[in-house]
Amino acid sequence: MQEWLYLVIGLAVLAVLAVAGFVTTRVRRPGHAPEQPPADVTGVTDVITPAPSDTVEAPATPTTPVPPTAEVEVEEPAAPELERPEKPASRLVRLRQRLAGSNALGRGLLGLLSREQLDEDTWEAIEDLLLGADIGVAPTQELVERLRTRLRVEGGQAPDARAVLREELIALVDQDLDRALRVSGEGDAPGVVLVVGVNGTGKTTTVGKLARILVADDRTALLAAADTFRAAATEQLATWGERVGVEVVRGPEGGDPASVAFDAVKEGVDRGVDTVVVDTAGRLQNKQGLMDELGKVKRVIEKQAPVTEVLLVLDATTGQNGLIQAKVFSEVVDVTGIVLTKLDGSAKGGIVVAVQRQLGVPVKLVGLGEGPDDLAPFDPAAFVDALLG
Ligand SMILES: Nc1nc2c(ncn2[C@@H]2O[C@H](COP(=O)(O)OP(=O)(O)OP(=O)(O)O)[C@@H](O)[C@H]2O)c(=O)[nH]1
Repeated sequence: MQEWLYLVIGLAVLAVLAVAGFVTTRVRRPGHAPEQPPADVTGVTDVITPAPSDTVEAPATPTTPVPPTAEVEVEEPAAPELERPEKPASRLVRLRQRLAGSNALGRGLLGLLSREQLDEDTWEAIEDLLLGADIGVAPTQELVERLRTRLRVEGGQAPDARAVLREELIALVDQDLDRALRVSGEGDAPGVVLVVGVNGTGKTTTVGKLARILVADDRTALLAAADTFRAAATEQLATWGERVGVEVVRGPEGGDPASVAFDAVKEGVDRGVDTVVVDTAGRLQNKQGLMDELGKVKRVIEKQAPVTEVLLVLDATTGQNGLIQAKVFSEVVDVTGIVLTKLDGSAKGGIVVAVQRQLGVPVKLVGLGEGPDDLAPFDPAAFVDALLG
């Protein structure tokens, strides 16, 4: 009996072990990935997924010599491409439409002069139009007188009012004035252009644009940031210069403008550049202060080379007011030419006539926008044609 009991227990244990083995096998089979080999199995893990550091490390003994690639990969940053400014000759024609504001003057005059009866009311209206365009009292009276005479005398033969007006306006703006910019010096000396004027009129911008005109004319130039009063002016000038490859000589902020001007002109002489353009501070102090500062700048420059051109920058939109301020400058320095800026924003093109009359100096350049090449040599005929549309 006891033997039977041992036999039954033994069979039961065997049966339990067999069932356990079967169940274990069934549970592992479906979808289970095969177990990874243990980590310590050498040569497997490294080959399949090399450690990131392995890719960076250079092989101890390269089979082929690696050429030095540094020069190819670390290239010098390319020098910024220099701009090619527009030649000055074509500018005024391109900018014609910018005079649209002043154009109203031309159209208004033509409208009045084309009336069948040129009575007193009409002449008065013509006078008002001219005065409103800032031509000034004396030039207005002169022009009306000339028009009256010519249109009356030639009246019987149906004169071409437009042609007469064109001729008389050109005569008023004065075609005989010498408007050439003196940008060349005598002998080996550079031309020196001193740019003066009330602050905010566009001096720094004009110096930058002038640099472009010089470059467009294949001249070498150097700029002097002698507006040490306004720190941003130096940066502004440097940006203008960089665009066309013209260097700027600068001094410490608040430093002596005369010393910057001196250094720049000396540098210009040493390097043999064609033209040095000097930007100056525009604050309008009393006449004595202005005279002292600008006088010193000019005197100091002339220890190196004569100043060949003094350009007075005038904002056309300030009209007669601006003229009064500008007059102070012309009394302090010997102004040789006027730059009339912001003529694009003004309906008062007549200011050209007033400025020349009152200051006795020709308008040599006109600013007709904020674009880099929106500064044009002034030409009376092209200007009048733009006014008459
Ligand atoms: N529309 C127009 N804007 C102009 C012209 N010329 C200059 N400007 C603008 O006038 C502003 C003043 O110009 P700046 O060159 O800084 O004047 P600035 O006389 O040097 O001023 P300060 O350094 O303070 O003496 C700028 O915003 C110029 O872009 C122009 O012909 N037309």
